[in-house]
Amino acid sequence: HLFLKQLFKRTTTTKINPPPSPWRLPIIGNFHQLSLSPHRSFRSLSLRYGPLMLLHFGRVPVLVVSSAEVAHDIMKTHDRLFANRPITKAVDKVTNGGRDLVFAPYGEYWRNIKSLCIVHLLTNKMVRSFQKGREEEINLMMEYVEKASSSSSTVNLSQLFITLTSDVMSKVALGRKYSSDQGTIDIKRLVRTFARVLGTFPVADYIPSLAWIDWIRRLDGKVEEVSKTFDDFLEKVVQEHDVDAEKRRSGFVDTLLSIQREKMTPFAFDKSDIKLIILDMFIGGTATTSSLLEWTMTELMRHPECMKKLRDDICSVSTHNSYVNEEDVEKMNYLNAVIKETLRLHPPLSVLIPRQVSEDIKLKGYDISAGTQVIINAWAIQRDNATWGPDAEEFKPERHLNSSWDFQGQDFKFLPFGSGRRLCPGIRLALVLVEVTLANIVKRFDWRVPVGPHGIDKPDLAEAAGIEACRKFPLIVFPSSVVFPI
Ligand code: HEM
Repeated sequence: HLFLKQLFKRTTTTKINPPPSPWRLPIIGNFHQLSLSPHRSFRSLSLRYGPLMLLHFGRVPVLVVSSAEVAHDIMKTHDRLFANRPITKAVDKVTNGGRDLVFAPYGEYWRNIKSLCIVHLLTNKMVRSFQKGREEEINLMMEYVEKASSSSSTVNLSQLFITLTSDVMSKVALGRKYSSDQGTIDIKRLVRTFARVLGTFPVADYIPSLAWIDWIRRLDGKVEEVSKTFDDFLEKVVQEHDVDAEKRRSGFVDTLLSIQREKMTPFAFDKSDIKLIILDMFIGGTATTSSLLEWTMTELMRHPECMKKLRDDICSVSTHNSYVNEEDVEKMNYLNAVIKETLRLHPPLSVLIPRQVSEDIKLKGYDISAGTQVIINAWAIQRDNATWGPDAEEFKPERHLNSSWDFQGQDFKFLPFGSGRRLCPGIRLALVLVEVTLANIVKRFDWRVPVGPHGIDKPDLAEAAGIEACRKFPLIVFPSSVVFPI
């Protein structure tokens, strides 16, 4: 009986047809084939092994997807089976076992909080209601740039964009700013530390025999520390808003607290769940949005003809000599094309937040087993010559002017915000800030980079390590005020 069982097992195992894989080493698997820019390594490997390729991170099978067609199969045809995300030990700790939105396992709780966020926090009406907060922060940033312009000094645009996005997000999520100059904890620093600790590769999750590496790096301790600091901070914020009616403002915290107090939802959630939802908004919405701003300005400075066209577009709609408002911005077609082109070439998350297969499944004739992690290489898909043409690597906003390529999850060759059930819910919130910021700073200032040692007067394209491929070096630029009328 045992013999027959073994024989049966062996015959069924041999029938399994896994996707193509590069050769791998014992223990570490394919790690040695990855670089500090994983999206680039994945693309080089996929050129040899195909758009559906199986790697191994230590003991964990990881499917890497590099074409629009396979992305469609995963996020449209079989989206439900790919709607889970892998949860590392650190994420499990920080999110209290997936009680936040980004990592909640696909199911009842996730569905409830996702619709809570979409229906109550991220509607167009709600996004519009924060217009004044955006305007105040953009004006503050422009005052700073104006001063630099009159003293002919440089500004660190990368830094300014991070401050802008995190201050705007503070107002949106927490009802007011929390920064060091407000005499409170500096949320910007906190988010940065948080992202760094969570972005550290957790060796123990993938290669248990090398768990000592995490121990030497004190990873568990750091995760514990940063998670506690954030939790204490959010606890104070929640209490401040919950107890002191005077301080109640219009941020997400207030909305969530009143929904909870008045039991407006058919499901239960408590204050610690509210803290985690707010945490997601910060982590999900700040670095991504500032990276998009930073790369857009980089590409515009590398392409002065596009910068000029953009300013013409802005000035043809906004004919007065003051702040470009959000209604005007909606009419600027070239601005829209510039942002789309930057999202295509520099998606702020070069690979989407990973997914995990929940059941065994056959894909393009290959067998994928339950538990396999899935990485969708948006960066490679969006530079694929087969779908974008021979000039796919070039920055050409014009390609979007007469096309209706959608980047909100309907078109699988253009996926900066993902697609399907797990689509990013913050698209409008991010875009409106990016649009109105760019319209204002491009209209008001001329921008140039200090000339480098080899006479180069264009910003470089070097990317920082990791999947949040922001600029490696900060964007340091000379602004000069434009004299109106131009
Ligand atoms: C340019 C800015 C942004 C980019 C490029 C971006 C990108 C993404 C991507 C690629 C995903 C994964 C989608 C998938 O798995 O299919 C995602 C999910 C998510 N994003 Fe964004 N995002 C941005 C801004 C924001 C903002 C402003 C917020 C907050 C309001 C936000 C909150 C979230 C959340 C909560 C999820 C998880 C959704 C879920 O798992 O159901 N994002 N985002």
